[in-house]
Amino acid sequence: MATQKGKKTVLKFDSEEDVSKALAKYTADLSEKFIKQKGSFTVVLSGGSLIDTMRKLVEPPYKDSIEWSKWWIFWVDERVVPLGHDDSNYKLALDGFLSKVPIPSSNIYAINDKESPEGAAADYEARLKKLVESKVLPLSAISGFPKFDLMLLGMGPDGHVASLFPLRPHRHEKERLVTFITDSPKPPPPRITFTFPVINSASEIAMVVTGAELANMVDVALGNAPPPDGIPPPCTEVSAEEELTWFLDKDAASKLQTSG
Ligand SMILES: O=C(O)[C@H](O)[C@@H](O)[C@H](O)[C@H](O)COP(=O)(O)O
Repeated sequence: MATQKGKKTVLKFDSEEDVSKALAKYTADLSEKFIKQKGSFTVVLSGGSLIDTMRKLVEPPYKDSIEWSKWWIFWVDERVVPLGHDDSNYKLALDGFLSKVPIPSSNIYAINDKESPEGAAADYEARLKKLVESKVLPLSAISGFPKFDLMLLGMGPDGHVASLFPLRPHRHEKERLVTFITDSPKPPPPRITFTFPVINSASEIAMVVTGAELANMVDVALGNAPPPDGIPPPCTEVSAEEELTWFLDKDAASKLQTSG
Protein backbone atom coordinates (compact mmCIF):
# COMPACT_ATOMS: atom_id res chain seq x y z
CA MET A 1 0.00 0.00 0.00
CA ALA A 2 1.11 3.55 -0.72
CA THR A 3 2.23 5.51 2.33
CA GLN A 4 2.33 9.08 1.09
CA LYS A 5 0.63 11.61 3.37
CA GLY A 6 -0.73 15.06 2.65
CA LYS A 7 0.47 18.53 3.48
CA LYS A 8 -0.07 20.70 6.54
CA THR A 9 -1.08 24.37 6.46
CA VAL A 10 -1.34 26.73 9.44
CA LEU A 11 -3.67 29.73 9.04
CA LYS A 12 -3.71 32.48 11.68
CA PHE A 13 -6.49 35.06 11.98
CA ASP A 14 -6.96 38.26 13.98
CA SER A 15 -10.16 37.10 15.64
CA GLU A 16 -12.52 34.17 16.11
CA GLU A 17 -14.94 36.03 13.81
CA ASP A 18 -12.32 35.90 11.03
CA VAL A 19 -11.77 32.17 11.69
CA SER A 20 -15.51 31.69 11.31
CA LYS A 21 -15.55 33.54 7.96
CA ALA A 22 -12.53 31.65 6.61
CA LEU A 23 -13.89 28.30 7.78
CA ALA A 24 -17.18 28.93 5.97
CA LYS A 25 -15.40 29.75 2.70
CA TYR A 26 -13.04 26.76 3.04
CA THR A 27 -15.97 24.39 3.69
CA ALA A 28 -18.07 25.83 0.86
CA ASP A 29 -15.14 25.54 -1.59
CA LEU A 30 -14.54 21.91 -0.59
CA SER A 31 -18.25 21.17 -0.90
CA GLU A 32 -18.21 22.45 -4.48
CA LYS A 33 -15.00 20.57 -5.31
CA PHE A 34 -16.09 17.18 -3.94
CA ILE A 35 -19.64 17.39 -5.30
CA LYS A 36 -18.23 18.18 -8.76
CA GLN A 37 -15.74 15.29 -8.43
CA LYS A 38 -17.91 12.54 -6.92
CA GLY A 39 -21.50 13.79 -6.56
CA SER A 40 -21.49 13.92 -2.76
CA PHE A 41 -19.73 15.55 0.21
CA THR A 42 -19.13 13.57 3.40
CA VAL A 43 -18.55 15.79 6.43
CA VAL A 44 -17.57 14.69 9.92
CA LEU A 45 -18.37 17.01 12.83
CA SER A 46 -17.02 17.36 16.39
CA GLY A 47 -18.73 18.82 19.42
CA GLY A 48 -17.45 21.72 21.49
CA SER A 49 -17.03 25.22 20.12
CA LEU A 50 -16.76 24.05 16.50
CA ILE A 51 -20.47 24.28 15.74
CA ASP A 52 -20.60 27.90 16.82
CA THR A 53 -17.51 28.69 14.73
CA MET A 54 -19.33 27.15 11.73
CA ARG A 55 -22.09 29.78 12.05
CA LYS A 56 -21.15 31.71 8.87
CA LEU A 57 -21.83 28.65 6.75
CA VAL A 58 -25.56 28.92 7.42
CA GLU A 59 -25.66 32.59 6.44
CA PRO A 60 -25.73 34.12 2.94
CA PRO A 61 -24.09 33.58 0.49
CA TYR A 62 -23.29 29.99 1.49
CA LYS A 63 -26.69 29.08 2.92
CA ASP A 64 -28.20 29.43 -0.56
CA SER A 65 -25.28 28.44 -2.79
CA ILE A 66 -24.22 25.13 -1.19
CA GLU A 67 -25.81 21.95 -2.58
CA TRP A 68 -26.97 20.72 0.81
CA SER A 69 -28.88 17.78 -0.70
CA LYS A 70 -25.52 16.17 -1.56
CA TRP A 71 -24.13 16.42 1.99
CA TRP A 72 -23.72 13.49 4.38
CA ILE A 73 -23.12 14.18 8.08
CA PHE A 74 -21.24 12.06 10.63
CA TRP A 75 -19.75 12.64 14.08
CA VAL A 76 -16.09 12.02 14.88
CA ASP A 77 -17.18 11.56 18.48
CA GLU A 78 -20.40 11.55 20.41
CA ARG A 79 -21.40 11.54 24.03
CA VAL A 80 -23.54 8.48 24.82
CA VAL A 81 -26.62 10.33 26.05
CA PRO A 82 -30.14 10.66 24.55
CA LEU A 83 -30.04 12.66 21.30
CA GLY A 84 -32.22 15.36 22.85
CA HIS A 85 -29.90 15.80 25.86
CA ASP A 86 -27.98 19.06 26.28
CA ASP A 87 -24.68 17.11 26.28
CA SER A 88 -25.39 15.51 22.89
CA ASN A 89 -23.13 16.59 20.02
CA TYR A 90 -26.02 15.72 17.68
CA LYS A 91 -28.30 18.19 19.50
CA LEU A 92 -25.58 20.84 19.45
CA ALA A 93 -25.20 20.44 15.66
CA LEU A 94 -28.96 20.21 15.10
CA ASP A 95 -29.66 23.43 16.97
CA GLY A 96 -26.73 25.46 15.60
CA PHE A 97 -26.35 24.09 12.08
CA LEU A 98 -28.41 21.17 10.75
CA SER A 99 -31.85 22.64 11.47
CA LYS A 100 -30.95 25.66 9.32
CA VAL A 101 -30.06 23.88 6.06
CA PRO A 102 -31.83 21.25 3.90
CA ILE A 103 -29.57 18.20 4.35
CA PRO A 104 -31.74 15.06 3.84
CA SER A 105 -32.40 13.49 7.26
CA SER A 106 -31.48 10.06 5.84
CA ASN A 107 -27.95 11.43 5.23
CA ILE A 108 -27.47 12.41 8.88
CA TYR A 109 -25.74 9.67 10.91
CA ALA A 110 -26.57 10.25 14.57
CA ILE A 111 -25.59 7.50 17.02
CA ASN A 112 -28.08 4.93 18.26
CA ASP A 113 -28.83 6.45 21.66
CA LYS A 114 -30.61 3.33 22.93
CA GLU A 115 -27.31 1.40 23.09
CA SER A 116 -24.53 1.14 25.68
CA PRO A 117 -21.23 2.86 24.70
CA GLU A 118 -19.91 -0.49 23.41
CA GLY A 119 -23.13 -1.20 21.52
CA ALA A 120 -23.32 2.32 20.07
CA ALA A 121 -19.73 2.09 18.79
CA ALA A 122 -20.37 -1.32 17.19
CA ASP A 123 -23.62 -0.05 15.65
CA TYR A 124 -21.95 3.07 14.20
CA GLU A 125 -19.08 0.99 12.81
CA ALA A 126 -21.53 -1.44 11.17
CA ARG A 127 -23.40 1.46 9.55
CA LEU A 128 -20.14 2.89 8.20
CA LYS A 129 -19.27 -0.52 6.72
CA LYS A 130 -22.68 -0.58 4.97
CA LEU A 131 -21.89 2.81 3.46
CA VAL A 132 -18.62 1.37 2.18
CA GLU A 133 -20.55 -1.52 0.60
CA SER A 134 -23.01 0.87 -1.01
CA LYS A 135 -20.07 2.99 -2.25
CA VAL A 136 -21.09 6.17 -0.42
CA LEU A 137 -17.75 5.93 1.41
CA PRO A 138 -14.67 4.92 -0.57
CA LEU A 139 -11.74 3.14 1.08
CA SER A 140 -8.43 4.92 1.32
CA ALA A 141 -5.83 3.50 -1.08
CA ILE A 142 -3.23 4.34 1.58
CA SER A 143 -4.78 2.85 4.75
CA GLY A 144 -7.67 0.66 3.57
CA PHE A 145 -9.99 2.50 6.02
CA PRO A 146 -13.12 4.48 5.01
CA LYS A 147 -12.21 7.83 3.57
CA PHE A 148 -14.31 10.89 4.44
CA ASP A 149 -14.02 14.10 2.44
CA LEU A 150 -13.76 16.54 5.35
CA MET A 151 -13.32 16.22 9.11
CA LEU A 152 -13.82 19.29 11.28
CA LEU A 153 -11.94 18.79 14.55
CA GLY A 154 -11.44 20.74 17.74
CA MET A 155 -8.70 20.20 20.32
CA GLY A 156 -8.76 20.19 24.11
CA PRO A 157 -6.16 21.84 26.38
CA ASP A 158 -4.79 18.35 27.16
CA GLY A 159 -4.26 17.76 23.41
CA HIS A 160 -7.22 15.43 22.89
CA VAL A 161 -8.96 15.29 19.55
CA ALA A 162 -12.31 13.58 18.95
CA SER A 163 -12.66 11.53 22.19
CA LEU A 164 -9.09 10.23 21.97
CA PHE A 165 -7.49 11.32 25.24
CA PRO A 166 -3.79 11.34 26.23
CA LEU A 167 -3.87 8.70 28.99
CA ARG A 168 -6.52 6.41 27.55
CA PRO A 169 -5.39 3.29 25.62
CA HIS A 170 -8.10 3.60 22.95
CA ARG A 171 -6.07 6.40 21.34
CA HIS A 172 -3.81 3.56 20.10
CA GLU A 173 -6.63 1.47 18.56
CA LYS A 174 -5.53 0.32 15.10
CA GLU A 175 -8.22 -2.18 13.97
CA ARG A 176 -11.65 -0.75 14.79
CA LEU A 177 -13.27 2.15 12.95
CA VAL A 178 -15.20 3.32 15.99
CA THR A 179 -14.37 2.64 19.63
CA PHE A 180 -15.81 3.67 23.00
CA ILE A 181 -14.78 5.04 26.36
CA THR A 182 -16.67 5.00 29.65
CA ASP A 183 -14.30 7.21 31.67
CA SER A 184 -13.66 10.27 29.53
CA PRO A 185 -11.77 12.89 31.56
CA LYS A 186 -13.90 15.53 29.81
CA PRO A 187 -17.53 15.06 30.92
CA PRO A 188 -19.75 13.30 30.19
CA PRO A 189 -17.72 10.06 30.68
CA PRO A 190 -19.42 7.66 28.19
CA ARG A 191 -18.50 8.40 24.59
CA ILE A 192 -17.87 6.79 21.24
CA THR A 193 -15.16 8.01 18.90
CA PHE A 194 -13.61 7.40 15.50
CA THR A 195 -10.14 5.87 15.77
CA PHE A 196 -6.98 7.38 14.36
CA PRO A 197 -6.86 5.07 11.32
CA VAL A 198 -10.21 6.53 10.20
CA ILE A 199 -9.44 10.12 11.17
CA ASN A 200 -6.12 10.09 9.35
CA SER A 201 -7.68 8.58 6.21
CA ALA A 202 -9.78 11.71 5.59
CA SER A 203 -8.96 13.71 2.46
CA GLU A 204 -9.14 17.03 4.30
CA ILE A 205 -9.01 17.84 7.99
CA ALA A 206 -9.62 21.25 9.55
CA MET A 207 -8.31 21.70 13.10
CA VAL A 208 -10.34 24.62 14.39
CA VAL A 209 -8.76 26.05 17.52
CA THR A 210 -9.56 29.38 19.16
CA GLY A 211 -8.87 30.89 22.56
CA ALA A 212 -5.81 31.62 24.71
CA GLU A 213 -6.26 28.53 26.92
CA LEU A 214 -5.24 26.37 23.94
CA ALA A 215 -2.10 28.37 23.01
CA ASN A 216 0.39 26.11 24.85
CA MET A 217 -1.05 22.96 23.31
CA VAL A 218 -1.08 24.51 19.81
CA ASP A 219 2.65 25.06 20.26
CA VAL A 220 3.09 21.37 21.17
CA ALA A 221 0.75 20.17 18.41
CA LEU A 222 2.72 22.02 15.76
CA GLY A 223 6.04 20.68 17.01
CA ASN A 224 7.37 23.99 18.37
CA ALA A 225 7.45 22.85 22.00
CA PRO A 226 7.91 19.46 23.70
CA PRO A 227 4.90 17.84 25.39
CA PRO A 228 4.80 18.82 29.11
CA ASP A 229 5.01 15.17 30.28
CA GLY A 230 7.23 13.95 27.44
CA ILE A 231 4.41 11.90 25.86
CA PRO A 232 3.15 13.25 22.51
CA PRO A 233 -0.57 14.01 22.95
CA PRO A 234 -3.19 12.81 20.43
CA CYS A 235 -3.26 16.16 18.57
CA THR A 236 0.31 15.48 17.34
CA GLU A 237 -0.90 12.34 15.54
CA VAL A 238 -3.45 14.00 13.26
CA SER A 239 -2.70 13.99 9.54
CA ALA A 240 -4.87 14.07 6.42
CA GLU A 241 -4.37 12.30 3.10
CA GLU A 242 -4.63 15.54 1.12
CA GLU A 243 -4.30 18.46 3.53
CA LEU A 244 -4.51 19.22 7.23
CA THR A 245 -5.39 22.89 7.75
CA TRP A 246 -5.10 24.56 11.16
CA PHE A 247 -7.47 27.50 11.70
CA LEU A 248 -6.15 29.54 14.65
CA ASP A 249 -7.24 32.84 16.08
CA LYS A 250 -4.67 35.31 17.43
CA ASP A 251 -5.08 34.01 21.00
CA ALA A 252 -4.62 30.34 20.12
CA ALA A 253 -1.57 31.26 17.98
CA SER A 254 -0.05 33.57 20.61
CA LYS A 255 2.73 31.17 21.69
CA LEU A 256 3.64 30.42 18.09
CA GLN A 257 4.21 34.11 17.45
CA THR A 258 6.58 34.46 20.41
CA SER A 259 8.48 31.29 19.55
CA GLY A 260 8.60 32.32 15.88
O1 LIG B 1 -17.45 15.93 22.14
C1 LIG B 1 -16.49 16.62 22.36
O2 LIG B 1 -16.20 16.98 23.51
C2 LIG B 1 -15.65 17.08 21.23
O3 LIG B 1 -15.85 16.50 20.02
C3 LIG B 1 -14.20 17.31 21.58
O4 LIG B 1 -13.25 16.52 20.96
C4 LIG B 1 -13.96 18.79 21.26
O5 LIG B 1 -13.85 18.96 19.89
C5 LIG B 1 -12.73 19.29 21.97
O6 LIG B 1 -12.83 18.98 23.34
C6 LIG B 1 -12.59 20.78 21.82
O7 LIG B 1 -13.67 21.40 22.44
P1 LIG B 1 -13.82 22.97 22.40
O8 LIG B 1 -13.90 23.33 20.94
O9 LIG B 1 -15.10 23.28 23.11
O10 LIG B 1 -12.60 23.53 23.06
